[in-house]
Order: sequence, then structure tokens, then C-alpha cells
Amino acid sequence: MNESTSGAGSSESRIDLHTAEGTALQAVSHEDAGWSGDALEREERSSLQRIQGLETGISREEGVDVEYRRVRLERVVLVGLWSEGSASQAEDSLRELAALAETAGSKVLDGLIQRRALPDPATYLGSGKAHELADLVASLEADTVIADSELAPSQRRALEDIVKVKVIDRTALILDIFARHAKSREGKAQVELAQLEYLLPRLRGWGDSMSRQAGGRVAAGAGIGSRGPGETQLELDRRRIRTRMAKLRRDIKRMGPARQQQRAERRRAATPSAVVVGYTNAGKSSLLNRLTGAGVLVENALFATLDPTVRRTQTASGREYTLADTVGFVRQLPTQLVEAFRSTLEEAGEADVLVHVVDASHHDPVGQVKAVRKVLAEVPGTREAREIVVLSKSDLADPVDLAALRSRFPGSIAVSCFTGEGIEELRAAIEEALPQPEIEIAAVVPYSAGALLSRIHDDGELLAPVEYRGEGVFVHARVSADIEAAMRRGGMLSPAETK
Ligand SMILES: Nc1nc2c(ncn2[C@@H]2O[C@H](COP(=O)(O)OP(=O)(O)OP(=O)(O)O)[C@@H](O)[C@H]2O)c(=O)[nH]1
Ligand SMILES: [Mg+2]
Repeated sequence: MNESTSGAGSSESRIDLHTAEGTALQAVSHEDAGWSGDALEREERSSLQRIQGLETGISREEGVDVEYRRVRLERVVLVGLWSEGSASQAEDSLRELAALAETAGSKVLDGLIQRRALPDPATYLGSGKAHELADLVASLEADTVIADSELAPSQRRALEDIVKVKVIDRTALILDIFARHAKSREGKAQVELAQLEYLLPRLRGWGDSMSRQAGGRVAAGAGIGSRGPGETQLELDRRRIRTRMAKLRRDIKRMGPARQQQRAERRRAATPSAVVVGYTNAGKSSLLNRLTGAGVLVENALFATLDPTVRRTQTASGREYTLADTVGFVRQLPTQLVEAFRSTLEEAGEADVLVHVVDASHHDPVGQVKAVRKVLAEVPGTREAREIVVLSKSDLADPVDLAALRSRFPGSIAVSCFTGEGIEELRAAIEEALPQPEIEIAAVVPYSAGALLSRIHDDGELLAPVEYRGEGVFVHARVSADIEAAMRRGGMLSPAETK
């Protein structure tokens, strides 16, 4: 660790964000081995990142030529406070921020941590440190500062006035990544809603105080029309934003039922389900691809996956089940995004099995497991699900760490999507954890009921080889309640034939 202290009291440390192993994105090069998903989508994304300068710069109507609006990668300096926990936890948090910043296409130049019990109410960092930060920013020619916690609007402004470059916070950064990565209509709408919610109290301008005054007087019963000719641009903007938010909420509400219905159908068909959960960048999508050949995008970036993908697949013995990929978790997830996570969480809440992927090559896998379990604990239903802990990237992990993790999480399975290690063992563990069909039947299914026969094959468990008889196929199997009901409706079962 390249820690240099500055000044007396050593309250500030510079963190080397590049050499330490771990959070800042690992430089992993790999052959495209089939589990790494959609190369085209990856290309599209990185090309999106390359033109990011366009959005913030000059408006399109001005007709500025392309040469001038040349791409500029943001050059950022990170700042964080160390107010609780150990020094290494504070550093981890900043390193994770670095990985987030890289995912958003920035170049991370340096990071500063100040030891401080509470953030300065005015400027987040103490004002002395804020000025030191300003010097650092100037000497590195950085153009953005990213703070590791959510800043109050006034703090952000005050800090910006001191450092003279754009200041954004962790929340804005995560929202930005989500906005880039959202793909489905619902996902896009949810992220936009979250962004507007974040933006609304942060619109700056002189109208800010005016509208507060008006609000105060109206609230006091002075009865001044707050929407008269004196309406400011800011209030107009606010109103436009609120209207847009209302529309997004309506749209999202309309899209929800389709998803719920798909889930309800899967439930009705009694197809057992497993969901892959875990910290962001743990290797969830890679695992889904390995297990099902789904071709989901895999990227060495945080929050590569935002839209839950569900795939049907089979156990070694031929039972069907669904496997879903999900959005990764992260510490300090912006509250505005919890809503956007909802569909994923619901998916996890209804699953029979949780495949909890932990990056064994990360330097704080236990902390990540805790963060994920904390979120899951708040989701109704996840308590009943069986959890399989998967120690991923075993090809990268230190064998000693891996052994420690295996004893820390009994029953866990070390897996590498890269080498294929542990994949078969995991498949077997999933099969074992899926709920077993309960009702034992022995009956003849007519040849005309082919669909039912294949459901028995896929969802049930044969207890003896089938026998082809004159009137149909004799099966002795364990099946779910709804297959049994269908057989009864079809007159294939009399009460005596159910054991
Ligand atoms: N060496 C090695 N790298 C892996 C393995 N599995 C995944 N990776 C790499 O880890 C990175 C993240 O993989 P993803 O599958 O996208 O991870 P994820 O959990 O879906 O990430 P998000 O969707 O961003 O939350 C990619 O660069 C993968 O190539 C593995 O078994 N070995
Ligand atoms: Mg993913």
C-alpha cells in the first residue's frame, strides 16, 4: 500500500488505486470462450462510452462541428472519509469507487481519504483539506471530483466552488452507470425515474430560495398564487420534471403486470427455479452462460447486467428448471435505485434455490457476502430458499484464500467458468437443492396425451423405466400436485392409484 501521510496528525492518506489487487477492475484477459456473452453488445457499450463528452457539452442545436466536440475521457480524483471501521475498509470503499468510476469510462488519477468522525456540513471535507484537494486537482489537471458518499446539494456546490471543477457523488455515479447499461424498456424507465428523483432537489439557481419563500407563504396561508407570472425558469423545470416522473411511474406500473404474469405462469407450471445472486462483477452472468449457454453479456465492469435474464435448463437427470441472472449488489446502493432493483429482488424472493456467487479472487469476499445477505434479508421469501454459495474465479484465487472460504462457507463449491472446474459439481448441487416432486403415481398415460407425458418427464422424477403398452405408456413416477391433478382430470388416475 502506498500510503503517504501529509501534515501533522496524519488525518489524510493517499491511496494507490492501481497496484493493489482487487477492486479497481482486474485486468483479466481471456479468450472468448463462449461463456463471455455477447461481443457485439460489449462493443456497443464501449462505443457508447467513447462519445460521452457529447451529452454534457454544447447543445446540438448550436451546430458545433464534430471535430470540436472531441471525446474527452473524464479525469477524476476520488475523495472519501474514514469515519468508522478500519483504515483498510475505508480504502476498500475508495477502491470500489475507483472501479465504479472506471466502469463509467473515467480515468482515475488519484484518491484521497480524510480521517474525520463526521462530514463537514458545509464542504464535506474539512475546508483545509478541501483546499489541498483543489491543489491536487489543479496539479493533475483533473476535471472531476467524485465523493464516496452522497453529498447534500449545498455541500456539493460549496466543494465545487473550492476545487473549481465538477463534483459528483457516489449516487450520481451509480445512477450514470445504470443509465448506460439499462436495456429493457422497464429498466430504462426505472433508471430515468431514479435519476430525476435525484436531480429534483439539486437543480441550482437563484430561483431556489424564491420558491422556498413562496412555499412558506402559501403554507402560512398568505394565499399568493405560486404559479403566477413570476414563475421562474427553475420552477418550470421542476414542473416539467415532475410531470415526466408521473408519466414514468404510470408506464412502469403498466409494464409490471407482464413480468408478474410470466412469473405466475412459471409458478403454475410448477417449474422449479434457481436465481443467481451476488455482488456486482462476481461472475454471475458468466456462470449463467456456462450452465445454460445463454449468451448473456459478460464484462469486466460493475453492473454489466441490469435486466434479469431467465433461461430454462435441465438437470443431469432431465428435470427442467429455470435459472435467472440478476443485477449485482453493491454497498450503499442509492435509495432511488432500490425501486429499480425490485424486479430482481422479487425474482429472488420466489426462487426455490439461490445460487450465491462470490468472487473468491476478490480481497474481501466475506464483506461482499454480508452486503448481499443484508439486502436479501429484506426480501420476503428468500429465507425459505436454499442457498448454494459458489466461490467463483477459482482459477484466479489464491489457493489458501480459497481453502479458508470453503471452511467459512460449508457446502460451498469452488468454480471457474474459465477452466470449467466445479461446474458439474455445481449442477449436481442445484439438482439436489431443487424441491422434489412429491406425489407418487403409477398409471397408464394414453398415447394421445403426449404433452402430459413430456411434462412428467421434464418436471417429475421417474421411479422406474416407462413401459409401452397397448393402451398407452405405463409410468411410475413422482410428480407435482398440478401434474397429478391433470392426470386425474384426464381420468388416468383413480384414488387407488395414488400412493
Ligand atoms: N478468470 C476468471 N474470470 C472470470 C470468471 N468468471 C467471470 N470472470 C470475469 O469476471 C468479470 C465479471 O463477470 P460477469 O459474469 O460479467 O459478472 P457479473 O456478476 O454478471 O457482473 P455484473 O452483471 O456487472 O454484476 C468478467 O471480466 C469475466 O470475464 C472465472 O471463472 N475466471
Ligand atoms: Mg452480469
